[in-house]
Amino acid sequence: MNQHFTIEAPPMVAAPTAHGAVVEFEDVAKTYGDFEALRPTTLRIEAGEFFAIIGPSGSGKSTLLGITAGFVPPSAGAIRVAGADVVAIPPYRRNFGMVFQNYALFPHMSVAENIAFPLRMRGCPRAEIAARVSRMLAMVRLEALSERRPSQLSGGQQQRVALARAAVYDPLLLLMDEPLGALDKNLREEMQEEIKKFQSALGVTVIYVTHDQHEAAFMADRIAIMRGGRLEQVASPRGLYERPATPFVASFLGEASLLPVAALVWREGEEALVETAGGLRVRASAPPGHGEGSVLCIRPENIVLGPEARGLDNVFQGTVEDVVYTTGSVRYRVRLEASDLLLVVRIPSRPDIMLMPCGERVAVGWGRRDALLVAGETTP
Ligand SMILES: Nc1ncnc2c1ncn2[C@@H]1O[C@H](COP(=O)(O)OP(=O)(O)OP(=O)(O)O)[C@@H](O)[C@H]1O
Repeated sequence: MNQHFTIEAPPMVAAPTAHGAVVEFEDVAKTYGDFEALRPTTLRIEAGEFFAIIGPSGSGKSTLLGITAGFVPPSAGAIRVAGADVVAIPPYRRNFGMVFQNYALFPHMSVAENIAFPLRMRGCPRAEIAARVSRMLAMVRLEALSERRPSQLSGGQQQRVALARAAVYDPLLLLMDEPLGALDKNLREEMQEEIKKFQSALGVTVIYVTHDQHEAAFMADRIAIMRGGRLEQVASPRGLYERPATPFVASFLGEASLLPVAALVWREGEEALVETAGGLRVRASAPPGHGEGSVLCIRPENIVLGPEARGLDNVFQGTVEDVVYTTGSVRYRVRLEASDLLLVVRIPSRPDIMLMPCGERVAVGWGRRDALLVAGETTP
């Protein structure tokens, strides 16, 4: 069955100077025997867009990227980059920049020679090579290290060379597969900012595969969440977080309490009263078509504990079941007395707040706009 998706417009329209390509996938699929690694997929990525692909292991992220790069021949469908069908074009002639986790720099060449390599292969005149290489060295802040060999660089510096080499010939499209996967957390965060700045300075279209949902949310204009060879949802980071299309999306991006809905008591426009599996009556926000068979999704930071909960649309009594301090916030699990349902609650931590101990009885509340009905089952 073909899968078509309504794609919302990217929140930040690419700068008018963007020279990145529009990338269009039309019913692109990949099968290995009977196994569908990528189900028929239709998707449009805008010029200059930073587009991230996330999803569990084996969901088809690398397959989609490999098909775009030309390493994996699709079983069906068309891919157009800047309007031209690229399926029959071999990878080295597609002219896409590529950055992967293992930097694959040439060990016997200097930084400058590594960056110059794609230009030499294209027969670019010497003066132009020199000009482009020094521009790239400046962009990735490696001017002082241009004569070093890759083995004399840190992981982050090597990755910056890989980035410069991938972009030096002004490709229309940059493909990145876990480019920061080998770096430690602090360096990864620094590089995320650098790659983002680099991409917006060049205006190039980027397709970026990562395991890291925070990385995707930080960097991307839009994110595709893949699951079982399909695009489960494509939206802006905020759209995915605040309007997840399925319980899978809700739990994959961030944390959520997901309460199965047993009955729709009433609805009026986008407002509803529902009864959950444990018999809890909850005022909720209900997009059209959502009711019984849906799941109630509540984000942990939208739940209020203690006296401040009173007066909200939904107020219940619960018992603290566990408390964990994480950097900047306290995460509680609270069991609701009326229904036996468990909620995850996150409260910003301040030096003066008292942590509630396990076993403490507490009021729990949230507004109706903070309880969203999401279509589908809770099973991941
Ligand atoms: N050459 C192949 N032959 C058979 N099956 C394959 C082949 N290549 C990939 N697959 C299968 O296709 C599915 C998708 O693989 P893919 O590498 O795209 O997943 P992924 O989302 O990138 O996973 P990861 O996050 O682990 O890299 C997997 O189940 C994988 O086992």
